[in-house]
Amino acid sequence: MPYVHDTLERLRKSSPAQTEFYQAAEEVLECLRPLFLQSPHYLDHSIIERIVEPERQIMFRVCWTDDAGKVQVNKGYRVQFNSALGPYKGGLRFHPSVTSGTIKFLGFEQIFKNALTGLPIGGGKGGSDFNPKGKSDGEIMRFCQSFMNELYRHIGPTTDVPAGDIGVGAREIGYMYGQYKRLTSRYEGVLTGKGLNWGGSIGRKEATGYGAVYFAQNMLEARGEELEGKTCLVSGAGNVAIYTIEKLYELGAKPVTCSDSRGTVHDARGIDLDLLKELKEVKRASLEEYLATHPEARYIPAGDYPEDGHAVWRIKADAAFPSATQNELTVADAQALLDNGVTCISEGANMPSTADAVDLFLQAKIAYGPGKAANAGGVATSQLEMAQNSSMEQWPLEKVDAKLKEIMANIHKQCADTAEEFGEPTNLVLGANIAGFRKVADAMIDQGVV
Ligand SMILES: NC(=O)C1=CN([C@@H]2O[C@H](COP(=O)(O)OP(=O)(O)OC[C@H]3O[C@@H](n4cnc5c(N)ncnc54)[C@H](OP(=O)(O)O)[C@@H]3O)[C@@H](O)[C@H]2O)C=CC1
Ligand SMILES: O=C(O)CCC(=O)C(=O)O
Repeated sequence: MPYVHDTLERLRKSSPAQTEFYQAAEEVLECLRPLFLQSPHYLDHSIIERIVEPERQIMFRVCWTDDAGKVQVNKGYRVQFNSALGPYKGGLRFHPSVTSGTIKFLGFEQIFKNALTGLPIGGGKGGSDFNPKGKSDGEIMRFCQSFMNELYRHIGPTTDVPAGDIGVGAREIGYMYGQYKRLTSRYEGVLTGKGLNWGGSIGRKEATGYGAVYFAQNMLEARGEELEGKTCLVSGAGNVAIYTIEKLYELGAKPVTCSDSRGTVHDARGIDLDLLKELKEVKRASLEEYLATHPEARYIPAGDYPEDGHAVWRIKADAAFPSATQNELTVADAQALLDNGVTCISEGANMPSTADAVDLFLQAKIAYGPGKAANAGGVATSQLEMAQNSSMEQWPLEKVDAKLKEIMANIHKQCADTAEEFGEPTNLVLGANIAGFRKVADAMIDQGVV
């Protein structure tokens, strides 16, 4: 079928230099080959051509004044990718590496991830090349207010509901929500990840990390194994990594690493979670400070490993939870993980493994949960926040956590059943992409050519 090659060629010509987006698109398109042999009507409806093209892309200038009184300028983005299943839903990323291609790849992944949750949410993503690191609270607030001065006219509780991602947590959501309210005079569920006393859902902060661990548990149980007692590698030291570590401890596993952009901590006795929270959630400090309290732990600065490798993936363990950023796990890292005995990988981050690394995991037939399935607990709980906002309720933790667990188990089942249906029972990448795509494509056909 020439459609994969033709579609990618067209994308490269019409949207140049969006390498991460081509990577995400290629994986999905390759996985759909057996589906199109079984159900060619998707091709007749030109679903491929339509699904790789965002419904709307908004790009805007964000001007703000720094503490020295100088005017700074950043780029702002919102990609409203696909609304076949519901209002656009997906986070905002503030990081200096953000380009339109980054946001497009994240928005594209979000379409299929959101479909897998079984909840009525479409796919979108946004962000800015603004770097929150080293900025004062006042600077962050002024940036967020300026960002919302443009974004507010494009979003709404039934049209597009942004949330957090890298560099956007409760503080930034708070400043953006305040500005939305000031501009519109409306107190409504237009953002998720809000503070618990002003419309947030209990359990949303923890949901992505907890969900990735539940997904690992589901994969292991399907193979007659358990998570308890396993030594685990976690990358990242942000929202997803911290609550992955928390849930691993709760389920009797031992997380021994975490990392940030400057280096990796390896604490063979298990990561000190309270200290990690203090360093990252309160002090916003470098992980290097971990050693001041734990001199027996090892700190490996970033760059102390060869070009094609990352220290965090070179440690002996049973399971791995990539939870930092895209393409943080190379093919050399994948080989090192397999050589070191890792048999379970659950991706908390979006597309953290390079395409070659994914191929290696699939060939090895280990339990490999791709990000669009394994980290869907965050967006699913965001939808639970939307449901609570629209009914003006707040649910207790037990209810949210029970729903999260059930949603993750359902996602795993859909991926595994679909993989089985297409003759590759251990390939959850195939299962996730076909199962997610089918739901969106069927809805698009029902809704006509729009
Ligand atoms: N938050 C959520 O609910 C969800 C997040 N995700 C995905 O999970 C991943 C982590 O997000 P989240 O925890 O929210 O973000 P945070 O900003 O809270 O944390 C990100 C962590 O990753 C590290 N990191 C980021 N970029 C790089 C880089 N280029 N190189 C090395 N380390 C890096 C950061 O280090 P440093 O502090 O030094 O920058 C930090 O420790 C992302 O891929 C995100 O898209 C997926 C689903 C939902
Ligand atoms: O909670 C959300 O709406 C989005 C979370 C997110 O950005 C993601 O799933 O990658």
